[in-house]
Amino acid sequence: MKILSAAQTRDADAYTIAQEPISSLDLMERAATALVQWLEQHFQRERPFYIFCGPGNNGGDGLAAARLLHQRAYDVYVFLTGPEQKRSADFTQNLERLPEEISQANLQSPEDFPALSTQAVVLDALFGSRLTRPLEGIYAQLVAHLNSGSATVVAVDIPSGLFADEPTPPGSQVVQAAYTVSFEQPKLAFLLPASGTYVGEWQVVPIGLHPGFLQQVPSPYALVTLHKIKQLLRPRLKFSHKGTFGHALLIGGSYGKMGAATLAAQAALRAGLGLLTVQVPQAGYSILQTAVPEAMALIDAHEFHFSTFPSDLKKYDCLGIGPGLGQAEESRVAMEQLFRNPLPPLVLDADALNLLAADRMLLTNLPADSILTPHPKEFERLVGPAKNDFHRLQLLHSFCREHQCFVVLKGAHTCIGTPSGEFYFNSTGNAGMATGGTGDVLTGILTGLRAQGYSALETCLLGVYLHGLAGDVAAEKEGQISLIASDLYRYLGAAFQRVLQQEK
Ligand SMILES: NC(=O)C1=CN([C@@H]2O[C@H](COP(=O)(O)OP(=O)(O)OC[C@H]3O[C@@H](n4cnc5c(N)ncnc54)[C@H](O)[C@@H]3O)[C@@H](O)[C@H]2O)[C@@H](O)CC1
Ligand SMILES: [K+]
Repeated sequence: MKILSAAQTRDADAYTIAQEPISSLDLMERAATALVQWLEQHFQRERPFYIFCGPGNNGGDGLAAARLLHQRAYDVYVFLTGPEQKRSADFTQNLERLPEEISQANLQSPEDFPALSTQAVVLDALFGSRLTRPLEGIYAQLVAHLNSGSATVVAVDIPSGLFADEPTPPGSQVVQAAYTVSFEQPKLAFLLPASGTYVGEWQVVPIGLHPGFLQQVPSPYALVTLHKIKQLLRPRLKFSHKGTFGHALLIGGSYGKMGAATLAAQAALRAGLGLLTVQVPQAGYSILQTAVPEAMALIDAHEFHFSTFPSDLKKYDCLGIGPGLGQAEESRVAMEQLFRNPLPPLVLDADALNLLAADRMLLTNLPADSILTPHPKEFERLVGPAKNDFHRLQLLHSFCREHQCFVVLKGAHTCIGTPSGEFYFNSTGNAGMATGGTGDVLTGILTGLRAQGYSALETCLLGVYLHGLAGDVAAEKEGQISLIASDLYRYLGAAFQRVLQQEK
């Protein structure tokens, strides 16, 4: 699913109005109807709705929703803000359509703000995606008031005060929503850590924007959905054998961190890999053979960490390196030598990335189409600090282009950066996955998929999505709090099943 800028969203509205055709007012009605359907599914009629409307079309949505909720027997109170001369045409029409029985108040100063009980549902319809500057005056005071109460806040389209596709200046007043109901597409701000915290749980509701427009509009940003993953995943054919599904080599583990290598190994196998060889230091031999009997073992010359690599690297279909590797000087030298050899497709994680960051020569020799999987701190070691989340995306783009690599930047919505400048945000996963070892599992999944012949991009899209989906299935069964990394490979099979069983 493409993610549009605020300007493109405006164009999509205008195109739909002209081409469908539909009046702007009817399109607003469609948006408000979709919003109210969602509200009805989530809130009982005992909960009173306090609807705060700004003067633009976001406020117009709020007014239309007020009327529709009233028709559905909810208690509704409407609060208007902003000067009358700023009111949009559709706002004015919806104000005229508002039934007289609905109580309305004009908010001129903070003394007019209503008290909000815990029972109340606040509908934030102050400003939508076309905010041009931070909120000030009465708007900022009202947002502070809404944020200080204990009512449940639902933002219409986007939390008011948040910029959809550029950094919101620090210190701005922004509505802190529990839920955001967004029209047709999520906004880029929802997917980034700093702005995403205002959005709460978000839900996209379709409002029938013209598919022709959505298909042709160019956007570097996309949300990876189940539909896309279903198209990418290849079925397992009847006459296949283990050689069909590739042979991967994993290099990882050091004294005290052997578990990282075994987690990655289990995950690579569960990703459907044909054959797996794992190289561990001597101290890891029996650990590996006991924990992962399906894997073949290669033993490093060193007792405790990575120092050598096999000479026949070309026979592997993918090399995954990094989980639990350690950062010994000998390991850095071994990485340097490794990079001087012809290599199979690479997946680099954890300490392999830290070694790259410490030795820029290594980075210069990074083979094209490598997959790197840093968390934000590891990424910062590679590229330096980012001023904000949007700047981090620019850094991601430059890094991927310069090194012709794919970067899986891990987070709540993991972002995959590509050499050609696209950004793919993941839509699966949950907070239970913020626990040790889940990154090692991801490295294993990516290594296992890449060795099966998926392209670097396909590997990243599939691997990140399935890793998150396994986490979601695990959370359904075990709860988020008790989720541990090994649950992710235990539920990976169920995640594959969910994708395969999804209707095309
Ligand atoms: N036909 C349409 O265009 C549709 C619009 N929809 C709704 O309309 C919203 C966008 O509506 P608008 O374009 O009217 O935008 P907003 O409702 O976000 O209001 C923006 C207006 O406020 C002004 N403004 C921007 N920042 C301000 C600030 N900090 N302080 C004071 N004024 C400020 C701008 O000059 C602009 O006129 C969407 O988010 C969505 O909720 C939906 O009803 C779907 C259909
Ligand atoms: K809003």
